[in-house]
Amino acid sequence: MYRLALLRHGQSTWNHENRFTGWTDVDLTELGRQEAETAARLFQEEGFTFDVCFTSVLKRAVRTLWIVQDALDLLWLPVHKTWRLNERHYGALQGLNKAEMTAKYGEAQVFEWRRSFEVTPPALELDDPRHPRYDRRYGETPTEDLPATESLKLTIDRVLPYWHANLAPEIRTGRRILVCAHGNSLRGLVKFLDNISEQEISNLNIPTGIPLIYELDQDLRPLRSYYLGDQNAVNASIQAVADQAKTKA
Ligand SMILES: O=C(O)[C@@H](CO)OP(=O)(O)O
Repeated sequence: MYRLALLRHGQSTWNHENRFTGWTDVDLTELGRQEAETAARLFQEEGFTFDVCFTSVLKRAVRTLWIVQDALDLLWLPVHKTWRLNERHYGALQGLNKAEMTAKYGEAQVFEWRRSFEVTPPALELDDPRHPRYDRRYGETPTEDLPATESLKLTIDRVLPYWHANLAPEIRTGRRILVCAHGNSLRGLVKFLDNISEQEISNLNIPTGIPLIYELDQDLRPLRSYYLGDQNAVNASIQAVADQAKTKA
């Protein structure tokens, strides 16, 4: 049996401000840092340790990983960073407030942008300074691979090649891996691992800063998965993500 640990970054400044974030490189809030500390404590209490780590190239995930590594005295571990684990690119919605968008366009439209499988939000223009082709960290990536918007489907299309080429082979060596990533890149991975339908995945939300553990068989099929920590707190945190687009009553 293999164990795989997944961790969504702690609360970011734009989670706190309730803005669509995507590839915008915002940092953790103080609460986000505390969530990462708590995640590390849960790993420790449950006897988890790691041999290799993976993360995106966005600082909210990188810093969450640092905090966990530091707390576990594992700063020496190899870390692989890849844009393929980045958050889903939210196109021209990036920076906009989710509740304000609901007030303006209605719940159904915002739900479709956030949680439908195939719908892509309006794209960034190619000459928009926020387009990833202007960002040096993506300089090695062919421009045609860099998104200006993504649906969950398109996110999965760039996460899964990384799973097959990098994550799965590493797990098969028996090394214990920690993947620190984002709400939607992890939803994509969970959809694949648990074979969740395109309809059902729209009801699945991943909370910030809570370790999600997969036990996998020899063929990397899930035997079971569970969040560490208090399950009421986990459920409340999942509900809070689902409710982000609600307009204030
Ligand atoms: O804004 C985003 O990038 C993501 C994660 O915070 O949001 P959502 O949960 O709406 O997909």
